[in-house]
Amino acid sequence: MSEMDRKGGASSDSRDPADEGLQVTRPHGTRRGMEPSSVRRFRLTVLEGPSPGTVWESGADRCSIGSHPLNDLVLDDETVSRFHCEVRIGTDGARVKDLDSLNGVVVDGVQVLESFLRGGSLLRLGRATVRFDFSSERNKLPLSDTTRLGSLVGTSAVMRACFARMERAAGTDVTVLLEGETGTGKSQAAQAIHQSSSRRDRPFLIVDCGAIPANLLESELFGHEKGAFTGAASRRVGAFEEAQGGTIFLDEIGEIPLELQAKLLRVLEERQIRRLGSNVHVPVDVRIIAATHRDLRAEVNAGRFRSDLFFRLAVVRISLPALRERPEDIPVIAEQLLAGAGADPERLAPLRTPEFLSRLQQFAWPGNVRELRNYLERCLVFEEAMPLSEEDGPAWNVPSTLSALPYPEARRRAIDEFERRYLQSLLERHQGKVAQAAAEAQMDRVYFYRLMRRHNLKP
Ligand SMILES: Nc1ncnc2c1ncn2[C@@H]1O[C@H](COP(=O)(O)OP(=O)(O)OP(=O)(O)O)[C@@H](O)[C@H]1O
Repeated sequence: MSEMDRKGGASSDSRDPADEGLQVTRPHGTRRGMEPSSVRRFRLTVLEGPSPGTVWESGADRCSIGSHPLNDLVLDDETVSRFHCEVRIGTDGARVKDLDSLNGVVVDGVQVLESFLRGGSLLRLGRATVRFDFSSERNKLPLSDTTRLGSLVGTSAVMRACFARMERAAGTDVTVLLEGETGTGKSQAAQAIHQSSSRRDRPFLIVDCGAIPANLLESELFGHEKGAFTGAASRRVGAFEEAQGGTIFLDEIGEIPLELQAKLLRVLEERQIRRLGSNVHVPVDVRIIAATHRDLRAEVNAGRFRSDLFFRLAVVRISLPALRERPEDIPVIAEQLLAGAGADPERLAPLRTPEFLSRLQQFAWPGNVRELRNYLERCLVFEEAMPLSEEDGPAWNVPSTLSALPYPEARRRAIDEFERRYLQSLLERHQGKVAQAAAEAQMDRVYFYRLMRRHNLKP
């Protein structure tokens, strides 16, 4: 099993990265009890390739490397992708992640998608070689004092670091890019930022760019005049105008077609929109928050996302961590979900025992907090703690067919399986009534249909 197959934080695996020569910092209260609000500094030295001898010292917890000038460490070489990889240091050690680069990332002679790094590790990126070293100093990571922001709760250092960034973003009008796997709380984070901002009494408009057909998205965002296209029977104000003075939340921004990306970029630059079929520019005063479950830098490498739009959106980037990276948050999140379920205390009691909570912490939750919520709701319906492993079998216990695959492929398959089962059980519960099933899932109906098509499910 590679290092990356393991869950972060309170993994049940008893192996200790530090015992294997990895230099790590742990969250407060864990075995080695170090300060959670700081991470070790690290240094990258270019040994071969463009500008050999260049030394880059970390000022925070991550460094992006690539040939695009807006990377932290720029390697201007044709064999290096625009956003080649990212080095990140956390409470469980330092790791490098390939951002779908063309020539891949080779660490100490082994090609990797994601891998922990040791002091002295050599990274080969195309023709370039970079050495990774730990420094003796530490970088402080700003952590919020709060363990709750809007409807999000969390006591882990990673979550409190997110809260700190969200609080800072809320105090300004900057554009924010929220990243994270499905169900990690991106939509709730967007709402929390809006609610904590001076725009809280103005509209908060959500546009799910992944659920709206490409040909309708432009009109959804910018509006249209009567007769602008076949079917435009009357004038329509778009989301940007409707959100005037408030916030627009562009969910699944990675799904918007390239042609519309150019138009959105112009809106971000000029702060004015033009309805389809109109020549008039309307100024808009709107704060933009975007979210994606993709790594947009990999999308840029693949030519599917404009790099200039990425940089306009990512003025502040906030990555919501997967639930498996912060198992210490599970008891507080579960408590909040259970408290909101409105059930009798006797029915809740078995779901509040330390044994039950500890079992929840052992699972990987590929669907993250949304999946945890659904599981707890199922337990409440059946009035007992449902067996996690028997109920959910292969998706939970990572069968050897999955663990033998590279991580991205294994994750994609696990999520596919989760999505299929999730939709199936909802459809069964609602006797195939899609509108009802989508409403319970708090999912847009169009998106629900799209997922059904993807998984070949019939109502
Ligand atoms: N830290 C948290 N504390 C409490 N509840 C949470 C937390 N994170 C997520 N949730 C809950 O989990 C569910 C999913 O959250 P949300 O819809 O914001 O995720 P998302 O990342 O936007 O998902 P997707 O990418 O699929 O749209 C919601 O019910 C939300 O309230």
